[in-house]
Amino acid sequence: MSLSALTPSSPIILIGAGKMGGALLTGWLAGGLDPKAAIVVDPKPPEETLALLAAHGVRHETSAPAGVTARVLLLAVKPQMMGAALPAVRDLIGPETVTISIAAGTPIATLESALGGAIVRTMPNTPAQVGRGMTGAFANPAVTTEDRDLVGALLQAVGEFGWVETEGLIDTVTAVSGSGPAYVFLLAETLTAAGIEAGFTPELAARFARQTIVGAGELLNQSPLPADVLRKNVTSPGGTTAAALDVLMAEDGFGPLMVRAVAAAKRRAEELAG
Ligand SMILES: NC(=O)C1=CN([C@@H]2O[C@H](COP(=O)(O)OP(=O)(O)OC[C@H]3O[C@@H](n4cnc5c(N)ncnc54)[C@H](OP(=O)(O)O)[C@@H]3O)[C@@H](O)[C@H]2O)C=CC1
Ligand SMILES: O=C(O)[C@@H]1CCC=N1
Repeated sequence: MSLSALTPSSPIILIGAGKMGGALLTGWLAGGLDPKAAIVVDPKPPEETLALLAAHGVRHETSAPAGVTARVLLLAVKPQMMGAALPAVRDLIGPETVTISIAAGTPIATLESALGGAIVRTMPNTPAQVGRGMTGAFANPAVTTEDRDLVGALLQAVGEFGWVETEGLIDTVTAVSGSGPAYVFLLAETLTAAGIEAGFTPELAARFARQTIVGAGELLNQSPLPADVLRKNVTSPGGTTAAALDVLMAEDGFGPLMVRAVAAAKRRAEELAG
């Protein structure tokens, strides 16, 4: 199954085209989705999304259109907006529709009771915008093998993708890879600030921090070696890296902090479920 299974008469309808909905749509259009096979429903998308829709000629509606049934209905509104959004999209669902939710914390049971049918709960991340996303997904029993293939094709078009065995693991996906890009961007911000503190101009600090993270990420991506070995390869005994890692890997350092951060994100995902 490929994105060509989505056609103007069997479209994907995107509910909410903000940061994440827009990122996914960008990835799908770059991955070959027929722009006429997509409909975007959002009362007031951000400027970037409006520009994307205009550039590709994607149909935009401010509320759910009448007389259309989705092959894929993708819910990309904030979890807090889900209750208001669900009744308005019920008529977009037909016997062939598979609904995908990307909302943090919204349980499948909530979606089942509002919409019924085949439902997949997923958690993507913003690097999907550049085809380098990481998405986890969990399906309810009504999802067919064909639906799974189509959902897989959509999510693989924007990066890597894997099914998880239990719905609870979606909260773990959320805490690790859904929110994870923010942890990496924070690393870029803090390394930049530390570079300024250590004598760089702001421009040089931002450039050296950014390219260090991009380069290290690409090395991690391309190398067969695991992260800890790559780290040790940077670390000369008694050298500069060892001096820095003594600080970062102290008992109350980066490791325990990351464990606490991921646990806090997971707890928040569970709270959002109500
Ligand atoms: N941002 C991220 O990194 C990730 C986000 N997610 C999930 O994606 C979802 C969206 O997040 P994000 O993209 O950041 O949020 P945004 O606020 O950027 O986007 C949501 C969009 O939906 C619009 N909207 C609100 N209500 C409706 C409605 N009833 N029908 C149609 N559109 C509506 C909003 O309009 P308005 O602004 O006017 O309310 C906004 O344009 C969330 O559930 C989040 O948990 C998942 C993975 C990663
Ligand atoms: O912060 C959030 O709630 C969403 C879910 C994962 C990334 N952003």
